[in-house]
Amino acid sequence: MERVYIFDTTLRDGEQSPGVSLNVKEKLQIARQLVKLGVDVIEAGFPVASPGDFAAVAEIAKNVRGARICALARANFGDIDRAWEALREAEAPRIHTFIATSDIHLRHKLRMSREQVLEAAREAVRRARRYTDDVEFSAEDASRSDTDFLCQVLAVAIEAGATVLNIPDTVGYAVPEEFGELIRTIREKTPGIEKVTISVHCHNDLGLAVANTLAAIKNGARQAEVTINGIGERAGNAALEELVMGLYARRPLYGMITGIRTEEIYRTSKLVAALTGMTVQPNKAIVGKNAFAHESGIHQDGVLKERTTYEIIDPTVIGIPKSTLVLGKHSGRHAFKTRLAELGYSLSEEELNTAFARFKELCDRKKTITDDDLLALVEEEMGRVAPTYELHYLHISSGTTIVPTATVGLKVGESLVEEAACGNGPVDAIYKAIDKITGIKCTLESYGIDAVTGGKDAVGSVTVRVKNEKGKTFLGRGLSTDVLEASARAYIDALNKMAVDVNGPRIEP
Ligand SMILES: CC(=O)SCCNC(=O)CCNC(=O)[C@H](O)C(C)(C)COP(=O)(O)OP(=O)(O)OC[C@H]1O[C@@H](n2cnc3c(N)ncnc32)[C@H](O)[C@@H]1OP(=O)(O)O
Ligand SMILES: CC(C)C(=O)C(=O)O
Ligand SMILES: [Mg+2]
Repeated sequence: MERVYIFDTTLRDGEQSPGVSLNVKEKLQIARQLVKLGVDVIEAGFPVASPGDFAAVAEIAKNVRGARICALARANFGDIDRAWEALREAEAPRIHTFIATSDIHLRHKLRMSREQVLEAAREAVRRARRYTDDVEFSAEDASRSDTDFLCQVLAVAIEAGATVLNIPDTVGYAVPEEFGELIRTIREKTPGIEKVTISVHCHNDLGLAVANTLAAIKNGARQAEVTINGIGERAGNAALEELVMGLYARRPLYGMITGIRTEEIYRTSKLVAALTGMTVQPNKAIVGKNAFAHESGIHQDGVLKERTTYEIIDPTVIGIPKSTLVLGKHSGRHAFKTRLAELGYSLSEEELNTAFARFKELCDRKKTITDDDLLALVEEEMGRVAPTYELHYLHISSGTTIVPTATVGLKVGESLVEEAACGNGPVDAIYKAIDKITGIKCTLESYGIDAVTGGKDAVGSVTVRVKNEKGKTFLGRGLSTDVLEASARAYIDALNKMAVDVNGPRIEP
């Protein structure tokens, strides 16, 4: 199989993302991880841009082994000399020089004629070749350039000694068929092209960076310029992980391999997100939090029966331990039961049904159900005796200027019994109303509340100890996103245990 070389420009184009600035230590850390990932080329920076960028390239060139180290330079001697100064200690250095070839750029930005651009390209490549025999030339804005002129510039660069010719879609304007066609035309029309590697560098302004890169590869490109998580100027660059996994998942279609150790992808993505502060959107392909998460019951059931029903890539291949079944309001019993089993709980059919019903109720109130939520919920369910009293409703009126009042409705057997009471606080009022209903004489020994999970929508866990007249203590636990409801449930839980102790278990109808 043929090889596509992976040129990572996270540290150069990736760092051009608005708001991103990496220091030397951070760049070094990312470069080391890129080597572990197996990229072929690391574009470490643009040395003329700042002393910091120069230092980062120099440090990486000096210390990082296992990949080619590349530095960017405009098509002028100052930039190229500075790039070489930074690169000189690299084991395998590459100078990457570029100049725009589109009429828009020539007329408005460079204010140069085509002849001047041809000359600048020739001189820049020659200058770079004085330092190293690995010289990449980029025709900036190639996709909006006149194709004949583009091929002319590329031919000049080859003649001057460029070894890699990069075709950027600088402004993300191309679409796949057209970009693939451009690569084919360049191969047909550029003298000497067979001596060099064709590279592509696609931006994501239309969300087509990876699609364009794949189209280019289909048409003969053998180096792909990419960034981790697709970060980069404006809408970013082609994402390394998407391109590599596209080639991997559709290998028979492309017949290409890369040197990427895919199991390092997820770790690298995490590192880059942490150091750049550019968080990865949850639905981002390959590395997003949801990329291997299944929430809906039908999908979860399918994945549990056979992973490939809903997964085109095994997540372990990219370094994610396994796919996750996210329990939420769309989940079904299969996933619920499986997760509980993983947590060590084996529930009877009846317990499962009740726990599942409560789980669905919780899902309507809470966005994400965590394992802690599940544990708390099931523990409550399993520790439960057939209840004498069940909470039917709870109404509380409380505030800084009114007497806290609670109205509680409890199901006692088949009947609904309601009472209201005032208290020192809302919990006191609830407990007094419950006492009126049950008529049980008892004292509240202790009351504790914990957030079982983090966040504003956390489940509150209330634990109470209640002593009966004979001095026996009963523990009650209640859970809810509403702490007052959790308080009521905990108290009722303790009273139910107390009732069983006195009367024996209630026989369910
Ligand atoms: C598509 C890309 O991603 S290209 C890389 C973009 N990255 C960056 O620009 C980040 C780093 N850049 C910088 O730090 C600065 O822009 C520098 C240090 C490179 C240059 O700074 P300044 O000298 O202040 O110039 P400034 O950025 O304002 O303008 C760019 C100049 O370079 C010229 N230029 C732009 N591209 C090229 C090129 N490839 N070859 C030669 N000259 C070029 C422009 O025509 C302009 O020249 P002018 O001053 O004669 O009008
Ligand atoms: C410097 C070049 C390769 C570039 O980043 C672009 O054209 O997008
Ligand atoms: Mg770019």
